[in-house]
Amino acid sequence: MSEQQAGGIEQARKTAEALEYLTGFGNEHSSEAVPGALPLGRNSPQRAPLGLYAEQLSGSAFTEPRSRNRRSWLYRIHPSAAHPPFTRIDNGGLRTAPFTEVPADPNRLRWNPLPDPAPGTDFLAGLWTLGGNGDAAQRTGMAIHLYAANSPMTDRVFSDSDGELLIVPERGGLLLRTELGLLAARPGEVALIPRGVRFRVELLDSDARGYVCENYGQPFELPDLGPIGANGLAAARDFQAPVAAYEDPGAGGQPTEVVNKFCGNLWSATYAHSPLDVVAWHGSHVPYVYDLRRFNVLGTISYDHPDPSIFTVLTSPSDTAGLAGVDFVVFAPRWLVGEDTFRPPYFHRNVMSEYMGLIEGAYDAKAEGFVPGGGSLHNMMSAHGPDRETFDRASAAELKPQKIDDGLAFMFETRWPITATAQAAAADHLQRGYDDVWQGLERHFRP
Ligand SMILES: O=C(O)Cc1cc(O)ccc1O
Ligand SMILES: [Fe+2]
Repeated sequence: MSEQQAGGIEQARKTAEALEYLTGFGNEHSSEAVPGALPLGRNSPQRAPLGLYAEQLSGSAFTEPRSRNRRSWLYRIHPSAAHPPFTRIDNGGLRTAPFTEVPADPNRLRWNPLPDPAPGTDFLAGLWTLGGNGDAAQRTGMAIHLYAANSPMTDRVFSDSDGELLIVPERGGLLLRTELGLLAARPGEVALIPRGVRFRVELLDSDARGYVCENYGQPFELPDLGPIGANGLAAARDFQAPVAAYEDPGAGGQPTEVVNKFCGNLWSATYAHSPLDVVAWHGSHVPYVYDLRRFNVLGTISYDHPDPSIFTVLTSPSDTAGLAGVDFVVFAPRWLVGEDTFRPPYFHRNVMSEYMGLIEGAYDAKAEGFVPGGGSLHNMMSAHGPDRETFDRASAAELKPQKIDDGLAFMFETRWPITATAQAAAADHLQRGYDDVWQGLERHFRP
């Protein structure tokens, strides 16, 4: 690592440690980096305070129900509209739905972590699409990306018109400089960048690796709690939004490349100034971070293994009640106390499709082979569950209370089958022979 890079990491860490946040999920937040920058009593005064430009950023149609309506008002030094034409650039490892490069595969698939990136790879260049479903232009479905980076984004920002980005760091922390302010996300935390919000990623460690769910559909929301009651799972107050922070290198500006993902392709335009120049904002279309260790894990205190929907952190509803476009589910440390119960995940065939990743440690359905940074895909109706070793062990285990605290796994579960990209289907890091983990499950039938 060069001295310059080490200095950058040091600086980013200091910035991350000093960050302040606003708290709450789905709130109508407001923040100003300079006192008086936020207009009071109206959104669009004839002249916005301090000579700023007012701009509305919509995350929902103007007319969507109030409970789903999202928009933020940004008060910025330059209007976003002041830019030259966007032109196509190479998509790198990014792919977008509809995924048609290879046929959807009913087989169970599992990948090792991405290979290390070439020196100088930033977050955007390090994105690599595994697969997904739906159609970005129809705003349905989702994509699964992995990233591996070893350099900060400099002089460029990214925004995704196709969907919101749920970033799940597995290795190395990220400093996310967004239009609405700064967020830090380290392994064990997740960050969400709403559709269209511009951001730059800096690194808090020498390299960074993780997962991204690109959600083309309805923005993620907290799941209803039903009979669970008023509390439990992820608490709204544990979601943290940034406070306003702006870049202003002064007159002359700092030319910044804006890379926009639009209907599957990357487009670039160089702005004469930093687009992270929002001095004040208010609204509900906001980025946030959430610490998965705050998740209030519920489970059985009698018998049987509850369905993993009880571990839902965020859900993106579809047009059918109860049928998520995508759920984000976390398998966090918890006690297992079920009596006369096979405690690990059961054998099952699910109409939903499951992509799982591992942030740290191990997962209780797999003895080995499912490693941090890797991932498994159990598509619609594919038969899966505990591997042989786990089955044998859990069937014989003494059922005393047991704390599972050696891992943090997650799942993107979606109502539509997941089709891999050609690069994922042919990747060297695709594990050939994954089926073998279910070989040797012996016949125990004794009529
Ligand atoms: O397949 C998996 O490991 C995910 C999963 C976990 C669980 O506890 C029950 C069902 C399920 O699909
Ligand atoms: Fe499953």
